[in-house]
Amino acid sequence: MAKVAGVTVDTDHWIGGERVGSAAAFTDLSPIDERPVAEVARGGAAEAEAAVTAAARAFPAWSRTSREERARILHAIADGVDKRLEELAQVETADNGALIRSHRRGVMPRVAHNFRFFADWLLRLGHEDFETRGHRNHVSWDPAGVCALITPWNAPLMLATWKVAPALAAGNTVVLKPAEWSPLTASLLADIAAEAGLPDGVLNVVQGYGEEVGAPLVAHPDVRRISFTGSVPTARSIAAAAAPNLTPLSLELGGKSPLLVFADADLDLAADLAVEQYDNAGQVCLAATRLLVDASVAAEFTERLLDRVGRLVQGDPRDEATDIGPQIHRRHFERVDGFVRRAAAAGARTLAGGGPNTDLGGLYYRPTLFTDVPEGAEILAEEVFGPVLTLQTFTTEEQAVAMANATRYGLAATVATGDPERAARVSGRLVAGTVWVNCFFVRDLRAPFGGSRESGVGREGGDWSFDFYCDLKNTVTAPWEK
Ligand SMILES: NC(=O)c1ccc[n+]([C@@H]2O[C@H](COP(=O)([O-])OP(=O)(O)OC[C@H]3O[C@@H](n4cnc5c(N)ncnc54)[C@H](O)[C@@H]3O)[C@@H](O)[C@H]2O)c1
Ligand SMILES: O=C/C=C/C=C(\O)C(=O)O
Repeated sequence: MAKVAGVTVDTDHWIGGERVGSAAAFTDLSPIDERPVAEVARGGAAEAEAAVTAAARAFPAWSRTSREERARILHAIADGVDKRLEELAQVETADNGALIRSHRRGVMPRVAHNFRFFADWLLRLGHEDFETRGHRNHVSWDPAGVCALITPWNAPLMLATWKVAPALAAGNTVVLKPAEWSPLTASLLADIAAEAGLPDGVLNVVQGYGEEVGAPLVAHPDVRRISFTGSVPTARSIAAAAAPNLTPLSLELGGKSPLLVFADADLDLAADLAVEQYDNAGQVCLAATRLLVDASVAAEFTERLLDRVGRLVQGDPRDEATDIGPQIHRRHFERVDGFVRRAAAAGARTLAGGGPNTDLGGLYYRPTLFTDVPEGAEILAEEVFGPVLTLQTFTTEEQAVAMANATRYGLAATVATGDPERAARVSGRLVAGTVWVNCFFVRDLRAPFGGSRESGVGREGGDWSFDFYCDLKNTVTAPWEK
């Protein structure tokens, strides 16, 4: 048990409807001041085994529960999230250092929405039957079995429930493994789900390090789906672990997304979109970290962007006025700083930031903007996952598209232009799972979401979530004798 921001959080695993401890523990630190917030159960192979066993046992009954009953329970979970919204917001801010104001007004309402959306989508899920020479084809979405869901720390509960909700709606049982840098709200979710009447063993939460409890979980032969959000190197290990069992995978990975600013764009809007890329202190997979700007408007755009960057308030994420909080962890902070130092050493020119915010101490990193980056520099290719943007210029649309696509990633792209025809032409040629035109991070859960190239495998959202979390079946029935 831990008391975090005044909220009691159980720091054990949640397996088969019971709290289960481990002999070992790990210390969870708050990014706000790097002080311990909780000692958390440190699971391994035994806990992964116990959780998969509990989930496998709960599967037959849950998979046969009616759609209406599953939807009712998911709605009850959403209500529980709403009821505890402020507590969830406070605990998540203490745990991962993201802004309390985002948690209150964006993230936690979205957590509740994840449950409501997939509950309602389940009730509408269907397919028109079709006929083959008088034979009726009927497609059904059968529950697949035990799902292992592995999630990162940058938006812990939002990204966990984006998987948990459709997996449960589909009639599966779940073992959730949250990131070890932000383990707490997943535990609160287990409490909320139990209070909402979710049967024991349908949702299990195991805590611990990825290599210790995550690895045996994804290698388990009784796991029928793995959905992972995180980094590319971890995705490779998970895919390798899944291979012997041929476990179907969904992978939502990193990015190095572009923001293209054309000369015909509203430059104030473009600068607003650019400064948004520092949200969550840059720890956003979708962030458009490569600003690609038409050379003819680059000076004016840069001036407007720097004006906005200069007005960002960096500080304690518990303060409603703060725009940029800390990096998640000392190790991550050092990694971000390493990228910045090497970019400067390679000859990139620093237009803003360029180092830690030493006034605040700890893990606060200044919003950083580089320009004149030498071709081939690491900072143009690798995902930093911090408040670091680069600005490059182009002279033709052709060149802009080529630069945008010159990456191993393909998660998202943002286009700022005043010309609808250009918008259609350019977005058609971009390699990305999501393209935003004159907007950013407008999300509709009906839409497919995921990445191309190294940004991922598969898509989730709406029907695509159910296609992934179900075993689709086609039943062909011959005409009945009259
Ligand atoms: N595309 C998206 O939707 C999306 C969303 C958010 C974050 N991300 C990406 O996530 C990354 C940042 O998150 P992170 O640092 O937590 O990623 P990470 O890959 O280090 O860890 C993610 C999760 O995987 C677990 N894990 C680690 N090794 C494992 C193993 N061998 N087997 C099973 N599980 C293991 C970790 O414990 C954690 O829970 C960035 O690359 C970011 O772009 C992507
Ligand atoms: O940092 C990554 C944010 C990902 C967002 C989603 O997965 C979503 O909006 O569903």
